[in-house]
Amino acid sequence: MSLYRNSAWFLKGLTEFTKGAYLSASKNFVEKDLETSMAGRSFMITGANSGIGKATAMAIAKKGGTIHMVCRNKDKAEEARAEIVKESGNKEIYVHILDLTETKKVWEFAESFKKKYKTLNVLINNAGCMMTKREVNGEGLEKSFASNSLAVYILIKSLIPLLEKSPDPRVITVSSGGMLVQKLRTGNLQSQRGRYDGTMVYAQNKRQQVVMTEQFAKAHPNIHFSVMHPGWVDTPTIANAMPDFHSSMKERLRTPEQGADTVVWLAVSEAAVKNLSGRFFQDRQMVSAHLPLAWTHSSQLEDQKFMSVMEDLAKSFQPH
Ligand SMILES: NC(=O)c1ccc[n+]([C@@H]2O[C@H](COP(=O)([O-])OP(=O)(O)OC[C@H]3O[C@@H](n4cnc5c(N)ncnc54)[C@H](O)[C@@H]3O)[C@@H](O)[C@H]2O)c1
Repeated sequence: MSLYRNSAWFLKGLTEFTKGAYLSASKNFVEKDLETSMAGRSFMITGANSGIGKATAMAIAKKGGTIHMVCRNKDKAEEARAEIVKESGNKEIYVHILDLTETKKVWEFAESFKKKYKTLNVLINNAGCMMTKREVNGEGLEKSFASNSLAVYILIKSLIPLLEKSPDPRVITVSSGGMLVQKLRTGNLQSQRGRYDGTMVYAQNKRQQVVMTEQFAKAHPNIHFSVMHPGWVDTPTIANAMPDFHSSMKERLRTPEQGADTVVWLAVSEAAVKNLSGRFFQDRQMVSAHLPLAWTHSSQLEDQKFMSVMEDLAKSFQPH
């Protein structure tokens, strides 16, 4: 089955995730969807100093939105901020330093943000990492899970009250088509057992983001939730974590701006929120979050169990 899933995924990728596929899909884009001012709206973007996150921040800054860049490295964040301010002419760009693998700090950051700022219209969970070997954070949590899954859960959970009192609130999570090869797991979330395969752990975390989005959408109908795949994009994450894939596919990879297009569309357009909340998107289209015949659907019971494990784990690190 896993061989089937992997081959079906790669074939799908060659036809749908490349630069050529983006150019072909973009022929059906409605250009005026993005012709909208974001002045007076605020956006939190994790990993906004590089790749898709930076391209998203730049596009929204050009539309006048206030941007909260949540980044791990201060120098890289300030450098990207300066570039965004210079190119967009927008000075409402703020840097917040946070390492998403540090679970308690994620809580502390979100709770203090909520106290300091009166509104947040859009949360964009973009930051992501793929580990080559199993590493744990200072709290004993496996780092891929801590940053790709638990941090996303905590940011959403903590910021819901702020989002709910802001007009037209949205949460967008940048997942990956890689999740198509994984069925949701409710146990071994931190890969304590078995051989550690960083690519599959990443894919599992990205599947978890899809399920979290569906479940948060059900529980919070006042917020529009979406999760998306940017396609195969030429960014440092891909170059560092998958060097062979990167060098063999280099010519066919999307630019960061092309990868960011659907994130921006989900964040700013009126058309995006006409779609149901909690769904998976690719190239401005709501698409299935499962490959045909891949047996990756989880039951309602499994989804609820996963959310309750996340809830308990998140709570155990919540500041009092
Ligand atoms: N590039 C692709 O082909 C591709 C495909 C599918 C999904 N994605 C997803 O797109 C998102 C953006 O990645 P990208 O391709 O632009 O790569 P990138 O390397 O350019 O950006 C990743 C960003 O995440 C940040 N980040 C990583 N770990 C962090 C941590 N612990 N704390 C704070 N920030 C952290 C990095 O500093 C960087 O700013 C990721 O979620 C990635 O999984 C990318």
